[in-house]
Amino acid sequence: MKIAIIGTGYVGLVTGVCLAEIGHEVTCIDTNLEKVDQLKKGISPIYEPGLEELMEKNRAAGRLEFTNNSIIGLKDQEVIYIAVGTPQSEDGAADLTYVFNAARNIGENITRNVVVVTKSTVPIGTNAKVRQLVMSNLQDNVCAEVVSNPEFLREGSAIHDSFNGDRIVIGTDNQEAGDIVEEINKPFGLPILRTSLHSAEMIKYASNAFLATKISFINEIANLSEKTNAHIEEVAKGIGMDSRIGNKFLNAGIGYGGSCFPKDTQALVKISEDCNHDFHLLKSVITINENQKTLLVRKAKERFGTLRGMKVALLGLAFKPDTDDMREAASISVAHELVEEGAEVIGYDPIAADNAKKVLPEEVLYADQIEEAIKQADVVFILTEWKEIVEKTLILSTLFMNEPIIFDGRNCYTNEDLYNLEVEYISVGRENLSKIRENRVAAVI
Ligand SMILES: NC(=O)C1=CN([C@@H]2O[C@H](COP(=O)(O)OP(=O)(O)OC[C@H]3O[C@@H](n4cnc5c(N)ncnc54)[C@H](O)[C@@H]3O)[C@@H](O)[C@H]2O)C=CC1
Ligand SMILES: O=C(O)[C@H]1O[C@H](OP(=O)(O)OP(=O)(O)OC[C@H]2O[C@@H](n3ccc(=O)[nH]c3=O)[C@H](O)[C@@H]2O)[C@H](O)[C@@H](O)[C@@H]1O
Repeated sequence: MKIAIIGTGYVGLVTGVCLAEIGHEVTCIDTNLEKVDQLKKGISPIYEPGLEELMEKNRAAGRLEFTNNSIIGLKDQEVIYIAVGTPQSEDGAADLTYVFNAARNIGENITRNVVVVTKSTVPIGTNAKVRQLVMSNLQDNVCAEVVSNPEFLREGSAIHDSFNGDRIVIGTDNQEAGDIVEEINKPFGLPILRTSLHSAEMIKYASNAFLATKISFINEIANLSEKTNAHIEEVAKGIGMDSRIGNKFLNAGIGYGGSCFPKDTQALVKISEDCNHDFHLLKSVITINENQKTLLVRKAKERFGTLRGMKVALLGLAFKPDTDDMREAASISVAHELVEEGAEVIGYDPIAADNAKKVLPEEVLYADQIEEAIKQADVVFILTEWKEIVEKTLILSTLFMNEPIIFDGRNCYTNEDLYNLEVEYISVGRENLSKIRENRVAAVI
C-alpha cells in the first residue's frame, strides 16, 4: 500500500519505519527541513537502540523516503497518517494547531480518494473536525474518510512495542476505511480492536490516565510504607500477584515524566471540565506526581538540615532510561529546587546531557563520565535508572566519596547489594536499608 505520514517526529518516524518493514511503500513528510536533511543522511533525530539500523535497511530497500514537500509527498497516496505533535496549551488542553494544519494540507494536496489515519493523541471529537477540514479544502473531486489509530508505543522501546504491543485500536464510523487500516496492520500479527471514532480517541487518553494513576497510587503507598515500616517492593509484589491488579507499572519512585503522561492527563482533565465533569481522581494523580518529583530534595533536607554549599551529583537526567528525551523529566524540578536551596549541582547522563543543558538551570555543571560526577560529590541522587548508573553508582560511591551517601529515586538496589558496603542509602518506600544493615551488624556484635 502507498502510505504518507505527516509529521516525522518520534511517532511518525517509528510508524514509517515499521510500516515499511512490513512491506508498505512509505513517504515521511516533515516541515522541519533540518530534520528531513538528517533523515535523508540516515541519521535519526531521536535516540532509540536499533531505530537507525531499521531505517537504513528500509531506505536501502526503496520502501522508505523522506521529504519536506507535501505536494510531492501527498500525491497519489492511498492512505495518509497524521503523526504531528499535540503539545499542552497554557490552559492544559491539547494544542491542535499542527493537526488542523495537516488536515488542511491534506485537503489541498490529495489527488485521489484517501483514508486519513490519526496517530496523534487527540481529544474526543477531533477526528470528525479533521474530516471536515480535509473536505472543505479539497481542490479535486475526491473524498476522504477518517480513522483513529492511537499509538501505544513507549519511548526507548518503540520498535519492539510496534511488533509486540498488546493491541491495535482502529476506530472509525466508516466500515470500508476501517477495513483498509486493518489490512495494513495485519502483518504486525497483534490483536485488533475495532471501535467507533470517539471510543478510539477516548481509549488513548484513558490508557495513559490509568497508567499514570497506577504510578501515583503506588507512590502514595510507598510514602505510607515509609511511615509504617512496610517495604514497597514487597507490597508491590504482593498486590501485583493478584491478576486483577497485574504486576506492571508498580515501580515506586520519583514519579512519571515524559512527553505524554503529564500532557495527556492534563488534557483529559480539561476535556472533563469542558463537559462540566470534575475528574477528582485524575487531578489528585497529577498533584501527587508533582510532589513526588522533588521527594529526594525533601529527604536530603531532612537528613542534612540545609543543602547550602553541598555538591550534589544528579545521575540520570532523561525522564527514563534509553532515551535522550528531557520532556517533563524529574531532573528539571530537582535541579531547580537544589539550585534554590543553594546546592552545587553536577549533572550526568549517558545520552541526554546535551538536551538537558537546554532545560536545566544554567548554574548546573556537567560531567562527561559518571566517575567524574561522583568524585566531585558530597551527595549522590539517582534520578534515572540507566544500566550504567545502576551498575556503577554503588561501587564508585564507596570508592570515591569520603562519606558515601546515595538518595535513590528509582530503588535500584536491594539490601543484598548493600551488604558489606560502607554507604548510607536512602530510597523510596523502604526503611533506610543502610540502617537495617547497621542494626544487623550491631546485633551480631
Ligand atoms: N512520543 C511518544 O512516545 C508518543 C507520542 N504519541 C503522540 O503522537 C503525537 C506525536 O508525538 P511525537 O512524535 O512525540 O511528536 P514530535 O514533536 O516529536 O514530532 C512531531 C513532528 O511533526 C512535525 N510537523 C508539525 N506540523 C507538521 C505539518 N503540518 N506537516 C509536516 N510535519 C509537521 C514537526 O516538525 C515534528 O517533527 C502526539 O500527539 C503524541 O501525544 C503517542 C504515543 C507515544
Ligand atoms: O502516549 C505515550 O506517549 C506513551 O506514554 C507512555 O510511554 P513513555 O512515556 O514512553 O514511557 P513509560 O515507560 O510509560 O514511562 C513513563 C514515566 O513513568 C515512569 N514510571 C513508569 C513505570 C513505573 O512503574 N513507574 C514509573 O515511575 C517512568 O520512569 C517514566 O518517567 C506509555 O507507556 C505508552 O503506552 C504511551 O504510548
